[in-house]
Amino acid sequence: MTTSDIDESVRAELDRLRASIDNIDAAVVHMLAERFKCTQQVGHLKAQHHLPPADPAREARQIARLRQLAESAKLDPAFAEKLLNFIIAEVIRHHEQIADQPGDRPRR
Ligand SMILES: C=C(O[C@@H]1C=C(C(=O)O)C=C[C@H]1O)C(=O)O
Repeated sequence: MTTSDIDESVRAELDRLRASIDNIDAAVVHMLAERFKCTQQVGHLKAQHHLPPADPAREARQIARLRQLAESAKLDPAFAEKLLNFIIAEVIRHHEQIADQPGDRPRR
């Protein structure tokens, strides 16, 4: 049996749920795009002021906060931590690239 030959009511329920999943995925993409816009600006600020790309103390605070939020939202805190670490690793990669570019004029 495939999803194409299932009962009509099951098909309708599946379609309804998948439409919500598609909306949520779109929201996640838009939220991530906004987050990366902010982190790109942080990357330029850091490059201009000779600050290191990564800030482990800030990351530790974010992870502790996100784990608490995840628990109260009934989301696996370990998953929330993995997801944040995945995103932060990409941000740090961007910050390293920005720091390596000659574009940002150093400011005092
Ligand atoms: C965005 C920053 O740079 C890095 C990326 C972070 C993030 O994506 O949240 C957090 C800390 C830093 O390691 C920052 O320092 O705020």
